Amino acid sequence: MSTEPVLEVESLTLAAKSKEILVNNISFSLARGESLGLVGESGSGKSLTLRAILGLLPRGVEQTGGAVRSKVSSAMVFQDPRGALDPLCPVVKQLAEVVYYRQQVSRRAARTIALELLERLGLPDSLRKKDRYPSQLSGGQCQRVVIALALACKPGILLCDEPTTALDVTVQRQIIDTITSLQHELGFAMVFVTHNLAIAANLCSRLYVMKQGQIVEHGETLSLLQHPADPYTQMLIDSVLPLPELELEGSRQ
Ligand SMILES: Nc1ncnc2c1ncn2[C@@H]1O[C@H](COP(=O)(O)OP(=O)(O)OP(=O)(O)O)[C@@H](O)[C@H]1O
Repeated sequence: MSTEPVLEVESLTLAAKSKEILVNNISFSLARGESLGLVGESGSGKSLTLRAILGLLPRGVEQTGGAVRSKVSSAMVFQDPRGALDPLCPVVKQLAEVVYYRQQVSRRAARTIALELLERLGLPDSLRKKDRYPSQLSGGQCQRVVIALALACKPGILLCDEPTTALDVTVQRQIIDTITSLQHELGFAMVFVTHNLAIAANLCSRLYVMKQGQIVEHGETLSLLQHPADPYTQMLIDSVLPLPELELEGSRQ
């Protein structure tokens, strides 16, 4: 893997219009093809950091310091897949529109590429028909469409904002596996925001732990989880519920 950074976030500071600091002086860089995890409690500034990278801060928030430098384009997979889709537009048409505008191909080619993308993401034939709307898809299927929308932009960096939080655990696993194999195939780098340390450990080679808008600790994933230096990281690890029966089984051996 090349170590040349595709993204550099340097001393990024974001504030509300009320001047309250929401993200405070954070820095990290991302290498080509690398996966970096942002973890931390609710409200710690993870989503705002992703939005700053995308260049799409919400109303009422502004960048008051630092810089985001990137050599490649970014696309985002949002937490709520249904909310990210237009309920009144057929799924294939939504995707073909993005392909048409972002890849600058003909309408016919855009539709063909859209259908190929949906097939690659494992959407069944029956749901790739032109009269299928988001309401006819399950949550996991909607999230596959949202990932297809992001990939249609041919991003160098995929920004994932808790993309599996709204899904049940078996579907979570399938989506994570899909993202992993697409990353191997297409080579994009990834910033992955999650509350779920198990998902972060599976996907990300480095973790940044955020608390109240600041990075309290960062490091290589396994060593950070095995030897956390900051009590807040330890608290996050301790708050993961163990499976009691499996623990018991383990202690009997
Ligand atoms: N548009 C906004 N205007 C003012 N404050 C905001 C706005 N959006 C977010 N915030 C505040 O910024 C802080 C960080 O929010 P952010 O959404 O980045 O947290 P998060 O770590 O992603 O949380 P979660 O895991 O719950 O999604 C929070 O205190 C939030 O209330």
